[in-house]
Amino acid sequence: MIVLENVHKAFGKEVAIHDVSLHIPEGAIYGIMGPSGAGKSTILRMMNLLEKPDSGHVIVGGRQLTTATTLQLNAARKSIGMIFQHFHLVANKTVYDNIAVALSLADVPKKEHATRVAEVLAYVGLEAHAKKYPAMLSGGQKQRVAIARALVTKPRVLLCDEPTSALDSNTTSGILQVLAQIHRDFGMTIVLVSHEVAVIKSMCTHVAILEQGAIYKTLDITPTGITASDNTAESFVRALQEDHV
Ligand SMILES: Nc1ncnc2c1ncn2[C@@H]1O[C@H](COP(=O)(O)OP(=O)(O)OP(=O)(O)O)[C@@H](O)[C@H]1O
Repeated sequence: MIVLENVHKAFGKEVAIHDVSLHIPEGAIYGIMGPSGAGKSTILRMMNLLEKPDSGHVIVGGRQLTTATTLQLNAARKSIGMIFQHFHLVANKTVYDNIAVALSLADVPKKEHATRVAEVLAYVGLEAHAKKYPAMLSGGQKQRVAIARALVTKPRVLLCDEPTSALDSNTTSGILQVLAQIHRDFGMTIVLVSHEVAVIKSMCTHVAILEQGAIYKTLDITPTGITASDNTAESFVRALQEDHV
């Protein structure tokens, strides 16, 4: 479903991603974890080419993104939603307009917007908040709006960059429940970047652990909750394995 082939990325002299290959099966909830600066966000952002690799290939749903024209890339991106740690909502637009922008970008006719926005807002439990501005919402509500915006174009893939890192633990579990529900209802492939072992273990079917821009290890996992004892790649492996031997 999502294939990275020998992707490489440097920022100036610093190599952020070193020859990474990864295969994410259709319908997986695939975790990406590892220490700060390991390259998690960069890898995720390559999956919709927000970050273009210097070399290697990115293939999503059979579409080769790295050699795509701008038109082809825009078409491919309609099937790839993304949410972020800090939500990335537009402050001076209402909740309705924040979501409708995604429909405009995907060339969905305006006459369909009201119904489509109402549907996704109801799905995330915010139907009463369409006319509010982001500043009037809690962190969890903002992330629900961002999820609604990502869902409104009916993507096949949802990329999640630390979606709960700015939230308290109660709100985190609400957002994780929404993501799990999306996975159940739509069979979407979800890629979830997190540095929290508990989040990865409660959500993911597979995990790749990164260290210094390379894949340290990939594991298939069955989620239950434990925590890592320190912030090294090996500690994540231990934490994940301890509970599953
Ligand atoms: N736009 C950029 N310009 C320069 N360097 C960058 C840029 N984006 C990322 N990097 C560097 O690439 C490396 C990987 O960064 P990345 O954000 O992918 O790591 P991460 O694992 O997501 O880290 P964190 O958990 O702290 O968010 C880091 O050394 C970072 O400083």
